[in-house]
Amino acid sequence: MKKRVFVITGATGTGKTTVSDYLRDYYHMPKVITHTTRPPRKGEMNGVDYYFEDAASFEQNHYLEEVEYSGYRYGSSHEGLDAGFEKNPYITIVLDTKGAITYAQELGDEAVIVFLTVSEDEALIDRMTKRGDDTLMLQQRVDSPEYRRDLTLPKALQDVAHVIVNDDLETTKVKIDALVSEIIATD
Ligand SMILES: Nc1ncnc2c1ncn2[C@@H]1O[C@H](COP(=O)(O)OP(=O)(O)OP(=O)(O)O)[C@@H](O)[C@H]1O
Ligand SMILES: Nc1nc2c(ncn2[C@@H]2O[C@H](COP(=O)(O)O)[C@@H](O)[C@H]2O)c(=O)[nH]1
Repeated sequence: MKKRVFVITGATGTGKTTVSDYLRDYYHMPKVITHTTRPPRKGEMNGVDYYFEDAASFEQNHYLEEVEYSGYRYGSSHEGLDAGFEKNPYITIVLDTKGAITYAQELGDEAVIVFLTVSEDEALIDRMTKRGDDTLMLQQRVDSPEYRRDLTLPKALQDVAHVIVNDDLETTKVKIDALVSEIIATD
């Protein structure tokens, strides 16, 4: 079976983590835990949601790619990918669009890029508020160039990304099921 990493990308609040968790829980795809200098949100756990780092410890890892997003650093390590592939040929990871472009360039069709979007951008603020995001952090994020950038499918991903409008989670799961079946059929 061919190795595949399902890269879930899109703007904050579009449901990337929710979809990645679905792939993990329903299809048993290990989820690659990435590293960040952002402080944990309420309920987030080190080693589960992220490896939470400080400026010095962030430097200790070997990254396939790393980015700055809304004032914090994020990176996905080679070790994290290798650990996932040791468990299963299909794994999943959540990245911003800059990271997704790097994965598409570095891994070719081993990376299955899924770009999530919504019909109305305002729904994203509502979702982040309901998720319990800190008000100041939310405002900082919405004002960031990365947030605005990730609302639109980047040109570099136009020919490779599977675009899913995640307005309704059940409909999204059906589309994800169809995509996984399509990939399995080709491997
Ligand atoms: N289709 C949907 N309809 C309504 N709420 C949704 C839908 N999909 C996900 N959510 C909810 O929206 C919130 C944001 O989802 P999630 O955390 O998965 O987004 P994300 O893209 O990973 O965000 P971030 O990039 O900020 O980590 C969560 O509370 C999640 O339960
Ligand atoms: N390119 C990368 N993007 C990453 C990585 N880990 C997470 N992310 C993305 O960053 C933003 C912000 O995440 P949040 O948890 O603070 O809301 C979001 O788009 C994530 O998908 C990574 O290692 N590389």
